[in-house]
Amino acid sequence: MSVLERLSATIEARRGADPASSHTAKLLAKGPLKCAEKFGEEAVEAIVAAASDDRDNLTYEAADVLYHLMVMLASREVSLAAVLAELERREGTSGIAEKASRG
Ligand SMILES: N=c1c2ncn([C@@H]3O[C@H](COP(=O)(O)OP(=O)(O)OP(=O)(O)O)[C@@H](O)[C@H]3O)c2ncn1[C@@H]1O[C@H](COP(=O)(O)O)[C@@H](O)[C@H]1O
Repeated sequence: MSVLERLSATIEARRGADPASSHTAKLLAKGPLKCAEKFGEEAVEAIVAAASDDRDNLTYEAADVLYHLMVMLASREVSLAAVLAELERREGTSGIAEKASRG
């Protein structure tokens, strides 16, 4: 099992847990809009790290982005498996070709 799959299982297990002892439970209890807002904040921090060419900070912020993406997905009951299946479906299709097919 990959670290993302373990994290996904941990996030699911935190659903309904005590918000005082779990950051995930606290976010999920606040609802999908708060989860989306936190994801946006973390994404902006990763953008700043990338723009300033700070690779260590970008690595750290990217981990925050992945965690908060997973919490946002959980808040809307979208599984990691569904996202991975969509990526698998795209495997082998060039982004250039895909864009051209949309006209
Ligand atoms: N990967 C993470 C992870 N990355 C970042 N964070 C937390 O995300 C928070 C982001 O900090 P912020 O100050 O932006 O957020 P905040 O404290 O809610 O501040 P406000 O927005 O409310 O002002 C910090 O508390 C980080 O510790 C994470 N919290 C949990 N995980 C994973 O989730 C698992 C379960 O965690 P809990 O749900 O807390 O048990 C952990 O074992 C980890 O594997």
